[in-house]
Amino acid sequence: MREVDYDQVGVEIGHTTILRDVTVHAPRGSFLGIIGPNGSGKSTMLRCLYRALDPTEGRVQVGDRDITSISMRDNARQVAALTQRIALDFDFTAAEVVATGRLPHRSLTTSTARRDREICVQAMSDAGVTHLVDRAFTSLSGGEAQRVLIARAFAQEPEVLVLDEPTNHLDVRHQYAVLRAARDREVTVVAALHDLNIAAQFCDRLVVLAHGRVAATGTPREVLTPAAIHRFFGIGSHVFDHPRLNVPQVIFDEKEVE
Ligand SMILES: Nc1ncnc2c1ncn2[C@@H]1O[C@H](COP(=O)(O)OP(=O)(O)OP(=O)(O)O)[C@@H](O)[C@H]1O
Repeated sequence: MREVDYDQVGVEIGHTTILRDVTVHAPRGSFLGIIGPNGSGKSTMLRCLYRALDPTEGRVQVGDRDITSISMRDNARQVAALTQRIALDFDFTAAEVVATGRLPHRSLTTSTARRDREICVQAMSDAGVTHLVDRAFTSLSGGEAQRVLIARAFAQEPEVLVLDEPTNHLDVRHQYAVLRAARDREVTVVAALHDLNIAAQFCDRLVVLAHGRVAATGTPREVLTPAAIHRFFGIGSHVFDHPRLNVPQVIFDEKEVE
């Protein structure tokens, strides 16, 4: 696992500035949550890490290397992404989709097929999709498909796992199971999350994006205050301690305005 650094990252698309001066550090092995309202730049920030997009300003580093200085394939060996937009038109089975996670590691000279298979079996087990192996990917429910894609990201054995709204489509048990599986891996996680209570339970640190800029950073306890939640999300709230875990939990209240 490697650390991730955004250093004064800016993204301009057309004549629109989407991200500006984003400087963020995720220590190796940490779980960094990116939160913020719709359109604040979360996905764009993540796209710069899995190289769907290169910044127009600044740079993104994994370990001590600017990721634009290495090949896409080398970056795919170190960064796996679960993204919002995935087009799989071919009728792959779930197992075949997971196996595509091994492609960046395929060497032309040495056969690692057996090891690849073992890694995929473990990844499917970790994501709780072993029972879906032979199913056509296109026949899966939204939540099943999401978990298969998480297994594919696990199979990639990355140093850095990028999760863009990973709990989309998942029922509450699977939301927790998938994020726990991500946290328990030897990996640095950078995740865009809408659910503030999930963010508080799983993230070591949070970054709040607003209008493409870093508006706040800190531990969940530092960031998730009623005042901040109102400022960034425009809704009142009450923040309590989780009865067992030492983390804040939020109850929203439209009438409660700071
Ligand atoms: N290719 C593009 N061309 C023009 N505008 C774009 C492009 N990609 C993103 N944007 C705009 O940039 C802003 C940030 O988008 P982004 O998807 O990063 O936000 P987000 O915080 O992930 O939003 P959400 O919570 O709704 O998923 C939005 O206003 C979006 O419309």
